[in-house]
Amino acid sequence: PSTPQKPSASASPSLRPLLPLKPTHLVAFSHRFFGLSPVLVRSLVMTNHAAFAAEDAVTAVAAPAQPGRHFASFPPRRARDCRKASLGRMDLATSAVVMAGSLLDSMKASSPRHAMSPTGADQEEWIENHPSALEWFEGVLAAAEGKQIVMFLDYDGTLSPIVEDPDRAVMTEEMREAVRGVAQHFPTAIVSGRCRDKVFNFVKLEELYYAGSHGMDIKGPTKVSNHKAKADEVLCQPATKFLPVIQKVYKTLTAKMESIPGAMVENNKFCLSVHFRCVEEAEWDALGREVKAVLDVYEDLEITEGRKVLEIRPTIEWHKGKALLFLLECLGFAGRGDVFPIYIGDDRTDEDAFEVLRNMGQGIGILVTKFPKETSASYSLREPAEVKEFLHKLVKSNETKKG
Ligand SMILES: O=P(O)(O)OC[C@H]1O[C@H](O[C@H]2O[C@H](CO)[C@@H](O)[C@H](O)[C@H]2O)[C@H](O)[C@@H](O)[C@@H]1O
Repeated sequence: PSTPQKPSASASPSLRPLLPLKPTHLVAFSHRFFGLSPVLVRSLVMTNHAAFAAEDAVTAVAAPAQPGRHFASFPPRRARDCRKASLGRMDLATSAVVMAGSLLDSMKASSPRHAMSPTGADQEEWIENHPSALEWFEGVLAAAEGKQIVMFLDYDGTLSPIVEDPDRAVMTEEMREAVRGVAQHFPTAIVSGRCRDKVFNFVKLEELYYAGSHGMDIKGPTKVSNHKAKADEVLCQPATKFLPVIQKVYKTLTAKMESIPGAMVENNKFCLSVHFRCVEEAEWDALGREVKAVLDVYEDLEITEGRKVLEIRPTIEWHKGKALLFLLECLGFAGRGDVFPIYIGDDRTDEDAFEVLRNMGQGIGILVTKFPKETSASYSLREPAEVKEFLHKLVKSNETKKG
């Protein structure tokens, strides 16, 4: 499998002395001289996951793809009814689903005011387990060799820095160019908790797939130049029946939050975000209780948490990981061994996608974080600027390969 596996307890200590070597050297050396899979080498030097909480800080393209190179060979299939696949409750990494009675704890755990100051050794161990996708770039490339890369990008905290006002989370022109470039080489999708229209208005690239509302609203590219997808086609909306209730709860929550300074409810169409980034920590408990009290009477809705936000969404078995699988199927890659999905995200909701990739044993998940966090991703990047660099490198290496 191309996704790094957790090493056996006995494997890692014996290989630890090799670590002073640059990871890229070790991977390239083992690949070239011993024919070892780069991912296998990586997995051998890994140790167990470390669990941490992390600080959540606010921070103030190439030639067109050759026809038939990517999309044309794998034309998206017709929109299918994804509702059937979404029956039942959420599964996988939705440990973020808030359990009764522990809402404040969950809010604090996912949104700590201060870093838990991991020791140097903890930090080092975490990085061994989730090395930088930039530093290990050659290893990533080697694992993807001969396979079709499909790129999945989260928006907030991945393509744009985290800011206080969600409406101002704009993306830089340089980042847009990086995403445009990558989309010219590989099928690319934005997977966001935002409503699809809003995230499109931030990204403004018509050639991408967009999965808004945590994957509950998926649409194909609006500009179709190099593949057979029908332009502007909505591909999947598994939660349409919940729209009326979501909109009702939006109104109720908006009214309730007026009494809590700094609180804000964002309407993401098939889900809602209750933001508490600008709320005094002393008020978090009251906010959590209000939200929970409203949600208590709606069996069909549940609360999950993200970065200083409570997400309200339908209790269907659908999330960013399911959206990833759905898009792979649309692109004609379902069940194929020659596809290499790369998913980059920073949030707990992205864990569903990391988990799916880990279970598939194909592709890689990259967590964007400056601090150790519990995650199913196999690699890390520190911030959106590094995401941009990684995208540029991918484009450059593909251009070099094509000559
Ligand atoms: O899946 P994503 O694209 O990462 O969206 C997740 C949530 O992101 C946004 O909230 C986060 O970013 C805001 C702007 O930087 C920040 O103010 C907030 O505290 C973060 O939680 C977005 O506003 C939410 O609707 C998304 O669900």
